Amino acid sequence: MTLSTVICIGMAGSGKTTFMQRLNSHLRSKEQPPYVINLDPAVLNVPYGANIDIRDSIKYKKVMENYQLGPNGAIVTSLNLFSTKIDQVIGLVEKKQDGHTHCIIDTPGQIECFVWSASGAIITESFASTFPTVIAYIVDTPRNSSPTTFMSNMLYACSILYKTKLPMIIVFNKTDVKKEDFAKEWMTDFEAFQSAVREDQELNGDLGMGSGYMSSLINSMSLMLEEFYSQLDMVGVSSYTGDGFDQFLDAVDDKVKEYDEFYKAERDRIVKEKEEKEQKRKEKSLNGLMKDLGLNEAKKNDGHESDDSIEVISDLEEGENDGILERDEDEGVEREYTFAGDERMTGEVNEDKTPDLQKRYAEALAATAKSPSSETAENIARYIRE
Ligand SMILES: Nc1nc2c(ncn2[C@@H]2O[C@H](COP(=O)(O)OP(=O)(O)OP(=O)(O)O)[C@@H](O)[C@H]2O)c(=O)[nH]1
Repeated sequence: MTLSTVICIGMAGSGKTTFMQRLNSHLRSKEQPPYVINLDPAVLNVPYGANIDIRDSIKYKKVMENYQLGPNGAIVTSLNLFSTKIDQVIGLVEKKQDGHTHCIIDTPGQIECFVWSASGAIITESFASTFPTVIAYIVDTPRNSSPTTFMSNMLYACSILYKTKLPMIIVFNKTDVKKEDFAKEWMTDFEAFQSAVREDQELNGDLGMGSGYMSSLINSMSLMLEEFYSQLDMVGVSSYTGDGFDQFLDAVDDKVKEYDEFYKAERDRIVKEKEEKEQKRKEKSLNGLMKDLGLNEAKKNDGHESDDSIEVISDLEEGENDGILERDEDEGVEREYTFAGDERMTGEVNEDKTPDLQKRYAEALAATAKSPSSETAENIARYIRE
């Protein structure tokens, strides 16, 4: 049986840790002990036995002191440090996968530190490309009984779905305090949600919510959310009493099937598309540089084939749209790939090709001596000489 990964994400205080604890004991009672990972560096006590705990390798307080950071910055930095070791973590889980059906992962309460950081994306991507992976989005049910709070929370969940592109289960926690029926109704019946919004406005006074702008915003957002809800599974659980955990595991099984049928193919397609785009981008920036320097002409004249080491220079001198920073933010997972072949990173200089490259630049320089781009060309030539 293949191991599937469940990543627990949710607002601070929604009950992720308590949910993890209950899920762990529930699976153990079924003799399916999960592989447990804690990714919250700031948590004081982990009430379940974690197989891998970020706190063992990264001391959150030390990160704060050493890097002079505030609490959230330290969480992000701790995750960054941890993500550099993600290959080893995945290797460990892979080794243990025969003895476990589920790998469950707890994330920091500061949801944005995980979801919107490059390291969070690297960690999620690494698991998702190795195992079928499902997001469990934990919702504090009693705190979401107001329709506007509920909608804000669902919009957040929606943004996570579109960011991670992974199957998601909305877990309404704390159902021992408030049943999740109202939320299920709002998610399936647009009219019911509309009337809840109206009632809420009447009850809490206008406060600007009833203004034309706000009502039309809420209306259009809830229509948009209908599409989002159709892609989700939802379950109500109580991490205190253990209610609903069998249904949750059924939902995980369904989502794993969905992952295999749909998400996996979609992910593979996206990865392929990114690689093709990256290749095209490199070609384009290389061509741009060659054109700048008149290298196309020079190349035609001496009849040489393209030279790989030019890419080193193109990485250095590219335009804003191709900057390293942008790739780091958006496609952090591909950083290794981006730098592959960069001799400044690998230290492997291709001796055979360098003189040829210098010759071509020298020719190009001569050809463009009086052109406006000659200054750039000189700078590049100086770089090569150095
Ligand atoms: N009544 C009730 N309370 C719960 C349930 N699950 C969690 N709680 C309570 O909710 C509070 C927050 O729970 P945690 O598990 O610490 O929540 P968390 O999301 O891990 O918190 P952070 O990691 O700090 O964001 C605690 O006081 C829990 O006792 C539940 O199912 N029912």
